[in-house]
Amino acid sequence: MRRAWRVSDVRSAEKSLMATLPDGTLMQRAAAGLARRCALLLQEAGGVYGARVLLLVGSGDNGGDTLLAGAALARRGAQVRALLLTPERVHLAGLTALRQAGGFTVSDLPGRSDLVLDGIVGIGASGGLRPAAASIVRRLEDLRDRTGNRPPIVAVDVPSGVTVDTGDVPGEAVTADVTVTFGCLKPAHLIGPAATRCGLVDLIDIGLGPALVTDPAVRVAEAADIAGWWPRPGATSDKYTRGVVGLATGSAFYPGAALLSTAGALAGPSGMVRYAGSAHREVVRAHPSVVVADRVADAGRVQAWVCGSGLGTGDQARTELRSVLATALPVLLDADAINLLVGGEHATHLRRDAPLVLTPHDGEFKRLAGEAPGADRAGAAARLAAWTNAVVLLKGDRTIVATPSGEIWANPTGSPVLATAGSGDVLAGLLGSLLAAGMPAVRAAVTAAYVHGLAGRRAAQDGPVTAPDVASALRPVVADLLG
Ligand SMILES: NC(=O)C1=CN([C@@H]2O[C@H](COP(=O)(O)OP(=O)(O)OC[C@H]3O[C@@H](n4cnc5c(N)ncnc54)[C@H](O)[C@@H]3O)[C@@H](O)[C@H]2O)[C@@H](O)CC1
Repeated sequence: MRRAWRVSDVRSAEKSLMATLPDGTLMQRAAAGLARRCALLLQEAGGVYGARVLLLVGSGDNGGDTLLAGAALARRGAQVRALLLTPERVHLAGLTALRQAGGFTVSDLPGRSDLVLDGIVGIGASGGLRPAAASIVRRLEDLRDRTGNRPPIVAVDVPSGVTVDTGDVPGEAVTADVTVTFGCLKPAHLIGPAATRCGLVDLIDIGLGPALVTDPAVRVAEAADIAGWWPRPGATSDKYTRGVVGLATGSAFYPGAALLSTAGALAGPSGMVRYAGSAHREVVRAHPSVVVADRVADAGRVQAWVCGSGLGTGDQARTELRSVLATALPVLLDADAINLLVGGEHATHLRRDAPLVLTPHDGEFKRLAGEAPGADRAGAAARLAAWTNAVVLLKGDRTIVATPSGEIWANPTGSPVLATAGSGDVLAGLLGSLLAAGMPAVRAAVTAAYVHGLAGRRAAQDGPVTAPDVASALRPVVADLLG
């Protein structure tokens, strides 16, 4: 699992660690790691000796790290030039070290560089980039050669211009090839549009770990976590003990949603899928193992309900929603079921003891929360989770899963190909199967988003992706993960 901490927590950890160390130790460690990573990049491109390295240097310690790393590269024979954004305010020890190593300052972007280090701002940035910094970042494009290639850009700690705690990119920002960060990951490395600005993220250990005593702000599951959490049948398992998932999805108008949520559920770990709704004939024809009924009240026993995808918002849909919310079972509400919550008619049912999962896209989120997720998607998802007492899975390029207590997970496997009709129905079915198999709601949501994302990527290998392609790719993805 990867974890990221907020700036305030990083600052506290740094402070407590610095109290035990000689002045400047952390910066020396950071700069040494940064220089090592840059040297590797230069070696891949022909060598450190003689390479032209450009440092973009802001006024804080982020600029200091950059100057010290530049000094180390200059000592190895690189031609290091520093463009100081505020020459009147610069990290003096860093600048002295650079000059002593043979580096020098320049007053404008040079015509050619082999590597650029972005040390304009790090975790001390506030607001969007100031005009001088924004203008330099815009002009980084000028470094492209005739063939359109530009030198690799290494962001120091975070790409300048991103909002570190939310992953928002409010204006001009650096798009890095590699981001070398120190001590721990920060939210911008994992969430929001900032995450895609980071390129490869390389974490340098500066000894901060033991001092990070707060809960992480963002967590990201890895393949080993998913494989470890995925429920597997044992020798004594039967179809009931593996969990039965019930689907109250689809309608005469949207039979496809019923088929797609069923296909998603069948790829999950539960032992049986029950479908309840008006598309029951289509479902059993396409998926003979599914046990069908035409309404929730007649469906038989299940261990979790999925309700909403393609359900419509008429009287029948309201009855079905009321029925599933009245159970003492885990319930996932998607699409139309979320729309039916708007207006508060079902609000009293949300205060339930059994787990509740909501899977809105931005439009559904806005209708339910009263405002769009905005720039701080993780914060917005956490607020909705606290308000509804539900695990909220907010769909997006980096899908967010938030719990009522404020725990945030970001999904790393997202893919734009998942933005296709019916893809959410597949996700809902899969997530419902994980709930029915007994997984805690937050893990079920994180696992479903992860596997669904991989399935989208796998399906994309064969051309344009439709929701049935995503559903078909789920099983091979699960097989790969469980190895
Ligand atoms: N504190 C520590 O112990 C360590 C800090 N390290 C480095 O120090 C950095 C943090 O240093 P600082 O706290 O000095 O902060 P930064 O260097 O990130 O930025 C603060 C400076 O940038 C200017 N600034 C703020 N917002 C701006 C904006 N929107 N546009 C342009 N300029 C802006 C401010 O005037 C201030 O001088 C980290 O990101 C990391 O690179 C590392 O050396 C590791 C250890």
